[in-house]
Amino acid sequence: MTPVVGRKATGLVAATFTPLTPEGEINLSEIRPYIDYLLEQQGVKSIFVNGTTGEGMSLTVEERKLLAEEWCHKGKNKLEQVIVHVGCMSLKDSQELARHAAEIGADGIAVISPSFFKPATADALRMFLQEVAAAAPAVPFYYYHIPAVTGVNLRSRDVLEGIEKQIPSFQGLKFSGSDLMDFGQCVSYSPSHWSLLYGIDEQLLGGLAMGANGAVGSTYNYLGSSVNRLMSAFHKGDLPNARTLQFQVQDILCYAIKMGFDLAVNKQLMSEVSGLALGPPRLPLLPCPQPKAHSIAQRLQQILGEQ
Ligand SMILES: CC(=O)N[C@H](C=O)[C@@H](O)[C@H](O)[C@H](O)CO
Ligand SMILES: CC(=O)C(=O)O
Repeated sequence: MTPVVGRKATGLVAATFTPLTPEGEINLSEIRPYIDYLLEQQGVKSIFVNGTTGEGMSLTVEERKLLAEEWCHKGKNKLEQVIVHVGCMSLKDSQELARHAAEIGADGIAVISPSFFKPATADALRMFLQEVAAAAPAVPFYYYHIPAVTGVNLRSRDVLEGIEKQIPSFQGLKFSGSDLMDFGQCVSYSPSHWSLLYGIDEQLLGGLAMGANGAVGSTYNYLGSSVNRLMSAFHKGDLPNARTLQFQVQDILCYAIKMGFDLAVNKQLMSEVSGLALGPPRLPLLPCPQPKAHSIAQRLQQILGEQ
């Protein structure tokens, strides 16, 4: 089988929040303005949907299909890439979502390790990924490593070992871990057509130094334009400027963490900054009180010098 080589994902990829109505139902009507906001206000041209930030694991398979379809359709001819996260606890559900992503023309699919029953070895995880990828063999495939959330601490480098033989559509890695040695080992192992995307926004510069091709993260929804400047400073070799911009992101997140930062707060913060109506999170996450998000948004604007 000839390998599927997709367009290499580079630059910033926003991990989108899932718009919900005040009653907690998915709100597809907010997706078009959301995409326009990312493109026009943040200069972010690619998205990662139904992932951690999108509360993918809290959505039904049916809801995930409707959302993925809307993001792909509304993003068509506007966005560079729409990557759909299709990982589930059940292999069968993941395969169903992978097939669906192929039907709707997703540019890539990504899979997080199952985390209730955890794979015992990197081989077991690779076998799971292979079975999902095989359901959509023509769609570029990404493995998504996020150990702090899954509790699956297998080294990514071990998961990548020989993966292109098992998954001809393998296209890269979204690495949301802080172990830069493991990330570096993945970079040095990778053929040039893979895309290695770093996923801890507060230390992206470390990921770039190690060789990341781009970044996927929640904060690029509202900090995309400053992190775009960080990336270009890095690529120009202007480290002092890149560091200044990274420190701003850190200052914003430190303030948010002191206030109590979780996905619900993050989602409300995006509503505050963008003016989009993203609605509440879904239980078990608790809604964020509006004044809290407002205060973080004000601090953000102060730090970015917008106020
Ligand atoms: C746990 C989590 O959601 N991680 C995200 C991506 O993987 C990041 O984008 C973080 O939200 C971000 O780095 C802020 O901590
Ligand atoms: C951050 C990210 O990639 C996610 O929300 O899945």
